[in-house]
Amino acid sequence: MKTFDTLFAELGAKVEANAEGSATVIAVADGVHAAGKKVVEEAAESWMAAEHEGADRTAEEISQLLYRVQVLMLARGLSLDDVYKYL
Ligand SMILES: N=c1c2ncn([C@@H]3O[C@H](COP(=O)(O)OP(=O)(O)OP(=O)(O)O)[C@@H](O)[C@H]3O)c2ncn1[C@@H]1O[C@H](COP(=O)(O)O)[C@@H](O)[C@H]1O
Repeated sequence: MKTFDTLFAELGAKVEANAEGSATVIAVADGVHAAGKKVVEEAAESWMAAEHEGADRTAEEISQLLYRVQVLMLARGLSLDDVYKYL
């Protein structure tokens, strides 16, 4: 099963290699503005799912939110340590 850290390593490697067929490579290339909008969109969907849908749908939306946060980090050039130092 993927974790936040292993997913970030996977996505970072794909971006570094400019991997063909990777949605992440395209999303990162789209830039910070587009990545940020997706974070807000998935955050709202996570909130709505938590209030109005089941636990599994909520977990699925939150997984997409975590993915979009990682895309934003990559688009902004941030590492896990850059973020974790504030936890
Ligand atoms: N976890 C994700 C992930 N979550 C979402 N997405 C992308 O987000 C798209 C859906 O975004 P939308 O905004 O269209 O979603 P939506 O319509 O709001 O969908 P709902 O929220 O309503 O369900 C999907 O088609 C994927 O391209 C993801 N793309 C990739 N990953 C992970 O990243 C890895 C690498 O992916 P690639 O870069 O594509 O190789 C994959 O193996 C996955 O583990």
